[in-house]
Amino acid sequence: MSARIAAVHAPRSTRRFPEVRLALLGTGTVGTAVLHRLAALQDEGHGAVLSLCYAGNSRFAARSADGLCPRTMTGLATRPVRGGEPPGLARIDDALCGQVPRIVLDATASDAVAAQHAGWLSRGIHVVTACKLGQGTSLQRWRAINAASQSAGSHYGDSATVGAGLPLLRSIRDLRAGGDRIHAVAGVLSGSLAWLFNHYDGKRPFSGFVRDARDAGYTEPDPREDLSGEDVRRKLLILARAAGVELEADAVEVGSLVPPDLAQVEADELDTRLQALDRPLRERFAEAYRRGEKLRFIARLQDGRARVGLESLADDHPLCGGTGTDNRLAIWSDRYGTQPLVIQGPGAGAGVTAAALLDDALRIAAQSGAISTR
Ligand SMILES: NC(=O)C1=CN([C@@H]2O[C@H](COP(=O)(O)OP(=O)(O)OC[C@H]3O[C@@H](n4cnc5c(N)ncnc54)[C@H](OP(=O)(O)O)[C@@H]3O)[C@@H](O)[C@H]2O)C=CC1
Ligand SMILES: N[C@@H](CC=O)C(=O)O
Repeated sequence: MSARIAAVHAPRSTRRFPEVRLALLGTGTVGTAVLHRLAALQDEGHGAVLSLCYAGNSRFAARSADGLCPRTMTGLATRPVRGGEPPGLARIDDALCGQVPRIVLDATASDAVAAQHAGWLSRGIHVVTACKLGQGTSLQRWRAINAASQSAGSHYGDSATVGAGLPLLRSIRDLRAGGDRIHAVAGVLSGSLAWLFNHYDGKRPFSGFVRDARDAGYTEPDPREDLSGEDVRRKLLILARAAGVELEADAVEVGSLVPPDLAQVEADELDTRLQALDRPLRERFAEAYRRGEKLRFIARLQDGRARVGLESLADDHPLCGGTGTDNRLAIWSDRYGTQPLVIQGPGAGAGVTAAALLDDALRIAAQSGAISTR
């Protein structure tokens, strides 16, 4: 083995067989946290079965059939690594070769990557994703993912897509598996918007809080995805479809917080134009404050009707609870007909999201028999 290649390899002592081969796409906020957590899991033996065979972003990549060192791969965020190669989605299948369980871990916000999910699944490669563009956009793509997964017997790990790993999708699926119908869901599904409305005091400019939420890693790469309600729309579509309500993407009514002028601005100009948010939000806040109410960005699904938007709720309203980035979802079903099941907890942030992704990967490893569940 050459010294050039050895620099990116995982230490041999951390690798065990049978292995599960991983390809990580995205080395941004979430992807970097995945690499740190994977390294820690490998160190403590718990994740030793997970062998990182490909890591890449839109500029740089590296691969090794023997396993890459996750800590070294964090360097890809800023530069190529020794022994690296140009990125390429077409290379993923090659990088994951072999008769072992194979997983693509999508930590991008890329539509081009999401468009590959069904193809990987159909070729027997499991997909674990934080990106909502697979299941949360067109119904056709959602159906293709489900069909591919069923026909090839491959798994689609989506815990990170809604609630950043909170057991929201899992609870809905478990209720349905137990014979319940889902009657309605309502709640806060955006960690960044939860954080913003938990901190905004109507005095300091709203735009300053948006910068803070972005810098803390809670927003989408472009915070307008959150502020426009698009991110929440995708999450509600994913939940609704899991609940058996197969909505088309345009069936969700969306109340955007982004003024039309700000929606048109190029991404590199956004920061200097964010103050366009300040006056409208100050007015909405003052109106709610006068009534003794709080602003919350709420997603609702009932009787096949779905909507997301800012609501002014009484201080003691059940959906007002929570702090920080907390998501809070109420689920009504046959058994929870009057009092809903309520699930609450942190719904954004690199740490919880990376943990959710690797939990899904380890679950797939266990289902594939690569690790013992005892
Ligand atoms: N932040 C959070 O709390 C949560 C985020 N998520 C989701 O996680 C995903 C990632 O978010 P975040 O880490 O904040 O985003 P970042 O913008 O920080 O990182 C995105 C990464 O994706 C890479 N990328 C883009 N296109 C491609 C491509 N075609 N092939 C390979 N890599 C590509 C980027 O490459 P480059 O560096 O070259 O630009 C970058 O490394 C998003 O889908 C988001 O919705 C989900 C739950 C919570
Ligand atoms: N931008 C998202 C991150 C998690 O999905 C949010 O704010 O909830």
